[in-house]
Amino acid sequence: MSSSESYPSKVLVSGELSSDGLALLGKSFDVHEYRQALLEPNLLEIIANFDALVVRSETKVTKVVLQAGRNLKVVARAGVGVDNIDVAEATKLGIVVVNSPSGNIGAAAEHTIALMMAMARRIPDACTSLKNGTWQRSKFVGVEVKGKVLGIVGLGKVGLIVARLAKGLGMTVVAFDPYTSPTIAAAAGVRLVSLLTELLPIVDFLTIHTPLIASTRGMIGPTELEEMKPGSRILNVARGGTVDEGALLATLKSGHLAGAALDVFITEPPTADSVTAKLIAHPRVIATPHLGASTIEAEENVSIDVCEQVVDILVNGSLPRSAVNAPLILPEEYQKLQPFVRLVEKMGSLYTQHYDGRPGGSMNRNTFELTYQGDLASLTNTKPLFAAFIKGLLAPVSGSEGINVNIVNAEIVAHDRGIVVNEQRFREPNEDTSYSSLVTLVARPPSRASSLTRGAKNLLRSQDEGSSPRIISGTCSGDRPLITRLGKFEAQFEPEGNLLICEDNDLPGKVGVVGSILGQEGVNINFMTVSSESSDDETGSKVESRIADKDGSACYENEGPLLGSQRVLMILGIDREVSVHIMGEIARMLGVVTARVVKL
Ligand SMILES: NC(=O)c1ccc[n+]([C@@H]2O[C@H](COP(=O)([O-])OP(=O)(O)OC[C@H]3O[C@@H](n4cnc5c(N)ncnc54)[C@H](O)[C@@H]3O)[C@@H](O)[C@H]2O)c1
Ligand SMILES: O=C(O)[C@H](O)COP(=O)(O)O
Repeated sequence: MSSSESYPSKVLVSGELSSDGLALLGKSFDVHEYRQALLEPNLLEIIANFDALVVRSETKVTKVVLQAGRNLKVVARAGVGVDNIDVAEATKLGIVVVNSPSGNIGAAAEHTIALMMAMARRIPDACTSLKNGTWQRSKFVGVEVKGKVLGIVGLGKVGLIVARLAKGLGMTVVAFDPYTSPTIAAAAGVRLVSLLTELLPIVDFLTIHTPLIASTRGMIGPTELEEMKPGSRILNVARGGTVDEGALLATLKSGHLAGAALDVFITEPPTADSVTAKLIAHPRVIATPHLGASTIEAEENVSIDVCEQVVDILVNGSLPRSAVNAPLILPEEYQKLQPFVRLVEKMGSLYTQHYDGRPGGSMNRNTFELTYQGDLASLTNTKPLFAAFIKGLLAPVSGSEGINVNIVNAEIVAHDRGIVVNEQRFREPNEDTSYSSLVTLVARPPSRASSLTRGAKNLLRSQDEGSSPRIISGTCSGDRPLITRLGKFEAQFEPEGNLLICEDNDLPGKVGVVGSILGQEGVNINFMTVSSESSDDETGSKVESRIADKDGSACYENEGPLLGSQRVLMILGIDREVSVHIMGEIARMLGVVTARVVKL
């Protein structure tokens, strides 16, 4: 995910972001800041220029905006709720969505308590009355919260802080949250109920702290409001839409509820004459314009939190700590995985170029088996390896499609292209090698897929009609990826740069001849290895004459093997691509069976 371009990545900030985060961004990026949140048409005009988009809740990051963001790698939400972002579309496009899951939760909880107290003691009305020059004490008699029951719907991060603060005020706290742990609730002194309908008739104050998702939209509707205790009060500092605004207005008008305190609304800001506007105007409603997270401290927290993650992704190429649509991987684990991520990506790319040979080969119909052996098998999350494999596999053939494959969308990309990858782990090191970790890739054409049951070794040994398995093994020496097996050959080479891979009959003098052919075009040889056939090899593959594409993935095959000689794999690291003419000459050499150039 790291940016290899020499010019700075461009970051678009839509909405007010605290200066601390902006300063962080400014050190590495070209930052374009719009303090007034941009609307969709404005976003559509400019989004293609940006690598990252940082938003608060007002900016709607819709499907079309994401699709227009051809260079977007990350959308950062400086806050908790991501209901303003089409996360599913971002995932499909491989765009990481990050948020700040706890930067403003204290502020939101304090705001909830502030609204509850203000509603209980009628502070906004009393304040307005006094400012208007009246001194009315009996008109603003309130109620106490001490000894009252607070009902919390959604006992997550904010809900739990609200619970603790309310306990401190002497309230009894009861909560409904089907997904929370009873242990966590008990530790906070909260009684959990298993049905919302159990909670509604027993609480004096009801407060909502769930995200806005399909199951919570309209969760507090006319029926639920009627089930609430007469004279009770409701608060919403979570999201507009969890409470049915029309039904709430009717319940307040009927006198069933004594009051409502609201920070969030279905439409923000509300349009004139809308139900939202009427609700806000109701005399027993107190309201704030989505200020739950608006404290200096919370704004600093969320700003730094998400801007650091943007830097992590675009500059350091590391995984963000709070991605909404990518797996959570501990930094130590991610560090251990890094060299293998590079290795597996190279293995995927080598596979496509070496075996499929040309764009549109049979690659996208194959089933693959990726086996992690030794130390590597103890890592808990191998998703980065899976993603790297898909990325490498598709890279040589995806130029025109421009697929951006990463940990966010690798599964979707693989699924859409019919690629099946079975991952296996064996903690015991490979008995035939001294490598502490080994990755083995085995692939078979579709008809053979069903026979893939046990590990790579079993597959290697199995023999059946015509199609021998395609195998690549690799390991890491320190941070350096190393290929240790290619097909039937035990190898030892770094999968890096331009490689000329020649399978040939082991005849004397070949290396010198190849060197002088390459020399005619000024191609330098950086290194050379010769590998022999593995002892557990499958032999007898059909050899036919073929000349493929003109590009770097060219494959040249010669007429059949010379009887009596042993096959070897000669790998030359060369400093540039090789012309068709030179490849033809090499392929025509006596004893050469196949010659390919791959670019890794
Ligand atoms: N007003 C503001 O400025 C402001 C500030 C911060 C957070 N928020 C909002 O507050 C909400 C809560 O934030 P959080 O950080 O506590 O989130 P969280 O994910 O930690 O907690 C949400 C809780 O809701 C529960 N939940 C989900 N579906 C439920 C359902 N159908 N019924 C009951 N419980 C359900 C979950 O199990 C979870 O425990 C979010 O919507 C967030 O956007 C608003
Ligand atoms: O979900 C959140 O974090 C809050 O609703 C805050 O939203 P804001 O960034 O627009 O203040």
